[in-house]
Amino acid sequence: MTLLLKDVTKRFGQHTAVDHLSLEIPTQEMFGFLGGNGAGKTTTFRMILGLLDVTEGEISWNGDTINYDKSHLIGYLPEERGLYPKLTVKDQIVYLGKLRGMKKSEALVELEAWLKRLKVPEYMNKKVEELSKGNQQKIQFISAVIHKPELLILDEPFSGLDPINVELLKEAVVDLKEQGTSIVFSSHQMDHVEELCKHLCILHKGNPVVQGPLRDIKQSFGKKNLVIHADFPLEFLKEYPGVIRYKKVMEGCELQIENEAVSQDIFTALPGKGFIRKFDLEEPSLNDIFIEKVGASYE
Ligand SMILES: Nc1ncnc2c1ncn2[C@@H]1O[C@H](COP(=O)(O)OP(=O)(O)OP(=O)(O)O)[C@@H](O)[C@H]1O
Repeated sequence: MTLLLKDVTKRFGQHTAVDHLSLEIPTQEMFGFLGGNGAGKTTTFRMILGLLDVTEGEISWNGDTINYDKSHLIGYLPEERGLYPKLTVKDQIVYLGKLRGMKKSEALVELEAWLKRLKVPEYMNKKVEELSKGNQQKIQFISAVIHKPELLILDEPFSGLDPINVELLKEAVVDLKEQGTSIVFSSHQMDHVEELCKHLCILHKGNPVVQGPLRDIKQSFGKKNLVIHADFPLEFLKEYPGVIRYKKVMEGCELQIENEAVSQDIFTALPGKGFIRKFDLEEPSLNDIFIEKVGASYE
């Protein structure tokens, strides 16, 4: 079951929001869809869901085009949460479940299990307007997964949640993936994507600027991070050949270096200066990669 986007373009009048985007989203995986504000993520999601027509290109799920008949196969957590404030959790989730082909009894069993799992069983008969924003989001998440979709699209699923609820939701999402759901999610929090996704795409002005397995993306970036903790001044490394960025931290410094070889040079330059507690070569973070690929053109 693959989600395939082939040369997809969306124009709003003169403005191109998504520009010849091709993606193959692997099955039963979690795929990270990243990009700055206005990059085109939500527009892409809406096209995948059939809520917006593509201007050019094709989108298919499992070899078939996606349309309203397939809505029971897809779950969507939109960026703008949209529950009915005056309805109870039970009434609206059961209603939404029925719209996607579930029996009332079936939807109720699922809802009960999800409320328990997300540690809010007492909300079954509460009106949505009585819940906090974060708890409303959990209910909205349940509305996206109640019918056990094959494909789940989550637009910023963790925004506005406290750390405990982020973990709860992450675990739920990982379990869904393990049960065979294909998941695409967007986030501005790179650490979440790093933790959850094997594959990702960074979109910039509607174009994919980085795409592929996270491990390959990190390796091909070339630059590395070097963390040094020492009891002597390290400021001389600011000007050291191959050092791109120097950041002072409490116990030493964190450097961005051009490549691995620079760490060898630095390693040979340190002995005799004092005690070194830590000398650690690290992969670049996704944050570093995002800032470099997208950040420069923000100014
Ligand atoms: N209905 C619309 N009419 C006109 N322009 C639109 C419409 N929807 C989106 N756009 C434009 O398309 C571009 C992409 O918007 P989109 O909402 O897809 O970005 P995004 O990546 O989801 O951003 P964010 O992270 O801020 O949510 C933006 O420039 C936006 O102004």
